[in-house]
Amino acid sequence: MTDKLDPNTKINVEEILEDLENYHPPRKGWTWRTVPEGGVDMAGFHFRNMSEPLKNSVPMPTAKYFEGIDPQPAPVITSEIASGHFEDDIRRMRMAAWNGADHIMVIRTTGQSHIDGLMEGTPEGIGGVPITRKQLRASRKACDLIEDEVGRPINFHSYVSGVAGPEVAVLFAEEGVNGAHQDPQYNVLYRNINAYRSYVDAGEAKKVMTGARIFQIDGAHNANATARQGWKVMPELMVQHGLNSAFSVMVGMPKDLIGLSTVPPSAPPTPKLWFDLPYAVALRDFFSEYKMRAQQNTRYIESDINEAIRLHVIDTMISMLTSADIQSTITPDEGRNLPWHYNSVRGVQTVKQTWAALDGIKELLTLNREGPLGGMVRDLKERAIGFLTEMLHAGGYFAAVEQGFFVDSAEFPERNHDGIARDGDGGISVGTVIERDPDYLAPVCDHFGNNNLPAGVDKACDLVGGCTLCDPEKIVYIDELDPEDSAHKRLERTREYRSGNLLRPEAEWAGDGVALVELMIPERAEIAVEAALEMAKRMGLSDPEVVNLQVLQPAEGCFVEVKGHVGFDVDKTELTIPEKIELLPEEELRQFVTDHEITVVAGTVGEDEHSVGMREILDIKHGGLEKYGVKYHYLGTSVPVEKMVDAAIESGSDAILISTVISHNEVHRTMMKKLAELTKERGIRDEKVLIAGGTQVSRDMAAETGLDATFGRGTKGIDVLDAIVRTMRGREQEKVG
Ligand SMILES: Cc1ncc(COP(=O)(O)O)c(/C=N\CC[C@H](N)C(=O)O)c1O
Repeated sequence: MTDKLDPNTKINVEEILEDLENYHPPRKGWTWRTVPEGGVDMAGFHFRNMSEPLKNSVPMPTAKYFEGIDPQPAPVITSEIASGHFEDDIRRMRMAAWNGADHIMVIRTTGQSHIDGLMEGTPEGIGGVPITRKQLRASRKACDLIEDEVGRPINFHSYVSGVAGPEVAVLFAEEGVNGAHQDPQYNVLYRNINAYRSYVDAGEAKKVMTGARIFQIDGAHNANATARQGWKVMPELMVQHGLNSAFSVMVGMPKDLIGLSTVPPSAPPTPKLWFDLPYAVALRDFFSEYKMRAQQNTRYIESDINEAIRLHVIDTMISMLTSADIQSTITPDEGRNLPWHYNSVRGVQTVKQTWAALDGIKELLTLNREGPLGGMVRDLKERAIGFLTEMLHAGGYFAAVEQGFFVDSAEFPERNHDGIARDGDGGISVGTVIERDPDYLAPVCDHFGNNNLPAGVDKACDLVGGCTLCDPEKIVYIDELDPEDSAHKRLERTREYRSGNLLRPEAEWAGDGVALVELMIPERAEIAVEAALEMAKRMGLSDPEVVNLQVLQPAEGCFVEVKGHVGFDVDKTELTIPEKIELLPEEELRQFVTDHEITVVAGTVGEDEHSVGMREILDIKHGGLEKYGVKYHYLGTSVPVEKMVDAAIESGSDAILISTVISHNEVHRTMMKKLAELTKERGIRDEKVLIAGGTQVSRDMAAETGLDATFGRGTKGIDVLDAIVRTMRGREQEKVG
């Protein structure tokens, strides 16, 4: 069994599933990031709201301009992951962790809240995965390997709400789950589970979670994801947070394990900040002793991924202007289909990029509580207190629930009387609460409520020689209930795509063949949809489905995204992979430059004014050729190719470097070919090294255009120097024979 992952090798899912009956988590409980007091310094930049960097990670694309740094925000970052196949999600967890997530939240399969007991095995899920002991062990075992690889603990998270809350809590405590949603209000309001049963269960569940130091997230966010006008329920949200937090403390849960799940309740085109900021401030004023789990808005995610990402940038900014102990991301495709691998990663990247951009914002900006903000904050607090007071007058919580106090679409004290009312004598599992006898005794630890332990007994389970919370060897492990509906069966079907030679595009599940095509159709929407579907079919995509349509102008056209499945496999053994260019050692390059006193002429050719790329290749401050002793004559931009050749002859330069960024009508190819032909005509082709670069240029264009080397995005000075030296050295060796 691999005890360490190799960053350049795919995780072996089959191996993860081996020997699970003997797997036990190396630790239990929630882990926060390590945030150095004096901030974090990277590549000469000082960060104020960052945690320790990772051992292995995928930096943002722009990191290449800043020595590849990948600063890690101070708060824990969540990635919600669940496709129905946890075995496929393990790879997505690794991708999310490499991009900065250390809180992996696994959505349950639809309806598990209503299953009054534990599920076993690894059946396929719908919209999430069935949470089972085997699934938890495999996932936590994978997280052990991934956290070791990235160099930061990973919190694995799922949900305790539902009619089997206590049983699930024990399961999570036994299996080392690190975080869980637990809020009886969720049962009552959204799953119509009997209110009294829900609170008794919640007491037990919270007690067990506390024993295993499982971090708790409440369910208040559901109100603003459910209410028709999410921003109207802000007073109620604070009451819901208060109810779950106070009840949790009453049960004995320490406040550092109690997380408020808060979502900025509005979205553009409303003036978002005027709702979300006062709410965020009021909430943190009221609940300063608890942890804030800030989440990005799920209520207003449509099918436009870019719109969702922009919304989430603002949500993240609100966290930075106030506070977040956990910053949970939402995949930007939540509004159109099950989250896809790369969209889970995009959610994490949004937080990472925003956090770096706005790092230290509270040292530069202060919230002006003297202005309208102060009044709005106070108003929200007053409304929340009014809501709570009215609840008391109505006869308390359970009476208020029966009267439909909650998720009413008006902003309290206004009422539309369209709240979710739940009958205390109704709902799932009604009448199942049984009062304990006065002499009740249960020999299990972390047990809520009246439990008559005999005097002198330290741990309840001492009476029976240990319990599963204290002694993992006592846990009964059930492997599969239905071997036909199991991860093993699914893995057999996808083995070729995971560890074989066949490749298909993938979005959600291994080998799913899902591809996304982006089209601009110059027609009105009704026509654009059908045209896009027809085009996708002709491209060979089966089951094409429009997942997003954006009208650019009602008559002129639409942007359309079509999802479909490819029906073919690519055999990677049949691909020609260009060999990786190993650069000559830097000292060898420097010595060659000195010995040959290398000089080049350089410029951007044609009608092209792009200068930045060439300057980066030349100038010392960007690690350009100058850094290695090369002298250059820079001719500027929009230089005729003839002038480049003349300059090379007059200056006796060794090389001609041209930049050609514009590629309309293949003009970059035209320029490159012209340079080769002109040097031949002037009889100097074999005396000069000819090199071209540009954003649409690639290495394999050299042969096609007759140049010695061609380079694309991300090229550095040393890459160009390596090509110059190799070419000149090659010619010398030819002369020697
Ligand atoms: C308090 C609580 N318990 C259970 C569940 C889920 O449990 P079932 O779906 O099995 O009912 C939820 C759901 N929302 C959490 C996802 C959200 N995107 C989040 O990040 O918080 C919940 O809020």
